Amino acid sequence: MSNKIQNPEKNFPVTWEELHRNAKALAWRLADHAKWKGIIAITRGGLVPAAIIARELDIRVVETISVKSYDHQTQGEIRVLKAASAVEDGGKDWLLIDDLVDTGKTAAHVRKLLPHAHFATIYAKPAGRTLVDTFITEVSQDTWIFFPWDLLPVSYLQIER
Ligand SMILES: O=P(O)(O)OC[C@H]1O[C@H](OP(=O)(O)OP(=O)(O)O)[C@H](O)[C@@H]1O
Ligand SMILES: O=c1[nH]c(=O)c2nc[nH]c2[nH]1
Ligand SMILES: [Mg+2]
Repeated sequence: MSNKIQNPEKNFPVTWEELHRNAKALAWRLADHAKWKGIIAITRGGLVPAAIIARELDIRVVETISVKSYDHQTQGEIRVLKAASAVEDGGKDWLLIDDLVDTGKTAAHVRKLLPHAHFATIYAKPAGRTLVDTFITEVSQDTWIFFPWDLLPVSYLQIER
């Protein structure tokens, strides 16, 4: 991914440590539920958060739904490349995990497919916030979040905070 910042005015680079702490905090917020049937990770961004949450909540059943919407920082048409075919009852008692909700376009699409799943993200921007049931950190709409899996370690130093 290019490090050139385009439209968003603010850069929000996230380190692995921050991501790990926030994913654990999200897991603890979700721990009250009696019994989740499993986790559905929205790939690819939801994969690492889902792995951390699965460990923390001792959930061993992990499904995926593959959704693509962005090419670098430009949003295009939503495409579901793989459905969560093993999930029944519209996702009832399943945890749906993504890294973030931005415009809410991805979340709205996935919610139509899995209306009863509990949708949780680590980060939320205002335009999509109402589409998620649980999130940890809100950032403003004009912020671009840089995740550690998209950065070389040295890139943390190059992106102005
Ligand atoms: O709220 P929205 O404006 O729809 O944006 C949020 C979605 O965009 C990113 O995924 P992306 O399509 O970039 O694919 P990726 O998960 O493979 O990086 C992110 O992981 C969310 O799934
Ligand atoms: O890495 C990312 N950071 C973001 O802020 C964002 N918004 C949508 N998709 C995104 N991907
Ligand atoms: Mg994604």
